[in-house]
Amino acid sequence: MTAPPLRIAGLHAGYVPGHPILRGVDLVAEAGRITVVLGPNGAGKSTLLKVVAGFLAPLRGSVMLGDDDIGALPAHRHVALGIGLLPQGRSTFPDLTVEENIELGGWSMRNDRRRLAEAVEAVLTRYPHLRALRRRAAGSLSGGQQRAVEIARMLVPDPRVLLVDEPSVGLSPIVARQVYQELQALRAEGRTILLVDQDVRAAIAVADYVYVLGSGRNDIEGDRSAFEGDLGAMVRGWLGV
Ligand SMILES: Nc1ncnc2c1ncn2[C@@H]1O[C@H](COP(=O)(O)OP(=O)(O)OP(=O)(O)O)[C@@H](O)[C@H]1O
Repeated sequence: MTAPPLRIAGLHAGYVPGHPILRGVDLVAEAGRITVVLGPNGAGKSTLLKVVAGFLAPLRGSVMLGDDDIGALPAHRHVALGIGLLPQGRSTFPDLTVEENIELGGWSMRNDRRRLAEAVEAVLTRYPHLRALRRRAAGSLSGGQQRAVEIARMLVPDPRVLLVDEPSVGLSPIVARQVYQELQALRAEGRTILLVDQDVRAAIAVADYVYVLGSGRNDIEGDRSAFEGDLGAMVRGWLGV
């Protein structure tokens, strides 16, 4: 799998006219790499992912996936271009079964039932423990199992670019470790991973490159080795973690 680089330049975005949350973000995320975005609460990390996922249009600046300017495209076109989002917080539908939840990830293939069934089957083959749970209501599963369902749902259209928003919140340390291991496995397949995280230590441990946002702008950046030393301690100090 080769994904074209995601390049963000001079990005401004926000929710209320005259009050931009992102005020000039520059970032590059490449295939086969985990690019991490850190920053204090409210810095605009989730807002950045919403723009790349197509849920929020940029006010200024560009979002390029290879040669495609995706900034102005609606969310379903982002899915078609191979962009998947793992949103922050619990997002399973508790009354639907595991299989029905996973199928929702193939919404873009809903008119081709055979292709959708094959894509769901491929995901269940990847995660055999979910196959065993396929008829269970998602709401009856543990937090870690539900996170696995959410990851499986994201993978149904086989996205090349994964936008991952605080994947370990609310999980036990053991399950959180499994989630980061899965992100590393997805990286090894050549996917582009843009990871927003509050767990600074865990995110730096899997990062290839780290950006820190402050007040909607780039602050500092560097590769993992830079953040494993003094810089990492400094950032943890700023963020109070
Ligand atoms: N739908 C919305 N409408 C209006 N303001 C919003 C909306 N979503 C987020 N905001 C505001 O935008 C700012 C940035 O929020 P965002 O969620 O992007 O920050 P974050 O860096 O991801 O922080 P956190 O780690 O707390 O999730 C915050 O001040 C937040 O209140």
